[in-house]
Amino acid sequence: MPAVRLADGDLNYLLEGPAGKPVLVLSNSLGTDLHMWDAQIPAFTQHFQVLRYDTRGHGKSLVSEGPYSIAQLGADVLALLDALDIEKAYFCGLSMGGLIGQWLAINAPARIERLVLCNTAAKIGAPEVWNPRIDTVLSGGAQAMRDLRDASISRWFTPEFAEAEPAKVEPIVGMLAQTSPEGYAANCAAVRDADYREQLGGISAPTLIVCGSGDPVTTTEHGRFMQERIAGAELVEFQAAHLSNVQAGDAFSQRVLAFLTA
Ligand SMILES: O=C(O)CCC(=O)CC(=O)O
Repeated sequence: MPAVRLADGDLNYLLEGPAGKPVLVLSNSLGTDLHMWDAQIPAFTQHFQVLRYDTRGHGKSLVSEGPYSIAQLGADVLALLDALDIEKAYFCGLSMGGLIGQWLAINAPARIERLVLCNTAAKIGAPEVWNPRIDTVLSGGAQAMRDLRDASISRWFTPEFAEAEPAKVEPIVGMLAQTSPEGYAANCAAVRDADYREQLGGISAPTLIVCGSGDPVTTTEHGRFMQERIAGAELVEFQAAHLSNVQAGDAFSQRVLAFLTA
């Protein structure tokens, strides 16, 4: 797979779809990798050149020393765009990817054409959630990553979906098991420390907020909080838990495309 060389290692990416189309960047959630978007690629590449990448600490990208910050992960996206000579892109990120999207839209507005913030919030969780998780994976290593499985499934998918669709659920939880404990912990710290509640009003890119009615992590309330502060933002809710792009599948893809191509 191709990679761009950052100052401290390689960032893994995939660029798919017809050259010359506008570029859509896809940014993964915590504990997954660029393949979390597999279901969207056939639809998205009909309209966009899709640039998906493994966030630092995930997949085949570098695992540098943590803790990370969302600003650092946003700077990685800018470095990726610069390396590929992409001036401006559409951006869709889920959860942690949505925090990265908020940072980019606030700090590099000239680079973001339209923004899709999926299953995310201006602030996700509290230190009491993140610090024990960080300690557990750093002390327990790969086994601790495997032990996250059941709790993660219960946040990521509704029970009915997890029961009925193992072929869609297993590849995603497989990504979690493969994630570096150090990378995961470093990214947990980035999510823990991010707080854009006071800065959302600075987002000027047309924005779509995607929520899941069964998302216990980043709720529709969190989505409405963002919608009230981002001028003109649209909001859509799917019957899904945290990973709404996987659970809602084609309905997710079509709604996001309708917004991006409007
Ligand atoms: O999904 C993310 O990017 C962060 C939020 C979270 O807690 C994810 C999870 O349920 O493990």
